[in-house]
Amino acid sequence: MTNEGIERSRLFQQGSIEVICGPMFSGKTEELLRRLRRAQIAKLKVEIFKPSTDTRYDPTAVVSHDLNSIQSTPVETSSSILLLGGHTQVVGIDEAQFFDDELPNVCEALANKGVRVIVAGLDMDFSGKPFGPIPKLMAIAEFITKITAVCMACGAPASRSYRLIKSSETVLLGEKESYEPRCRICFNLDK
Ligand SMILES: Nc1ncnc2c1ncn2[C@@H]1O[C@H](COP(=O)(O)OP(=O)(O)O)[C@@H](O)[C@H]1O
Ligand SMILES: Cc1cn([C@H]2C[C@H](O)[C@@H](COP(=O)(O)O)O2)c(=O)[nH]c1=O
Ligand SMILES: [Zn+2]
Repeated sequence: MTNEGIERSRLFQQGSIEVICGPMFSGKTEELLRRLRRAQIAKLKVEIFKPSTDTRYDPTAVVSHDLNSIQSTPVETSSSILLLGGHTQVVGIDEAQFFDDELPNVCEALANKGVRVIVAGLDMDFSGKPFGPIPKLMAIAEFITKITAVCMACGAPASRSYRLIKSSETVLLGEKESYEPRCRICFNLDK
């Protein structure tokens, strides 16, 4: 086999972790769906997971704000992902910020077994603080895609999710009635 051939076969056997992060409405789910659909077109075995607590659009499907969707398995804990995703080639995880602290270890174990793991989630909560297991996942990922939405106050690229209703709970499911993406300046103005 040529050197290039060896490189290519290593690339396809090797597991990896990809993180897609950013604020609400930045297109994380759309990007996750795009990558997973390409893997399905390539006839790879794909399993998709989301936290069972995220029932916003559908109890089982992963659904984007533009209502594109893909079937998934809702799970309560990250250990179920290791159990159910260990015999597949590609694992997709949406709303990863809601999972427990074991998620980075689960993703690492899957990637070490040769699985391509693609994780999408909020990097920051409504107060601008790192959200759940995402920061640790970003540290161990091979590839990070940090994307922006459009700031609803000024039109600039938005990196943060501004909460429109009064609540100090970290977890509060919602859509446009409860959150809007904002740039750093507009986020800080009304803090
Ligand atoms: N302020 C906004 N900025 C960017 N996209 C927005 C905004 N409001 C609504 N959208 C829509 O949301 C879509 C992204 O949805 P989705 O992939 O579900 O985002 P995320 O998973 O990051 O919340 C965009 O393609 C766009 O049509
Ligand atoms: C900022 C923030 C968000 N949430 C919730 C709101 C939504 O239900 C999801 C994020 O969904 P998206 O696919 O990224 O649009 O998270 C929360 O519970 N706490 C927060 O601080
Ligand atoms: Zn702004």
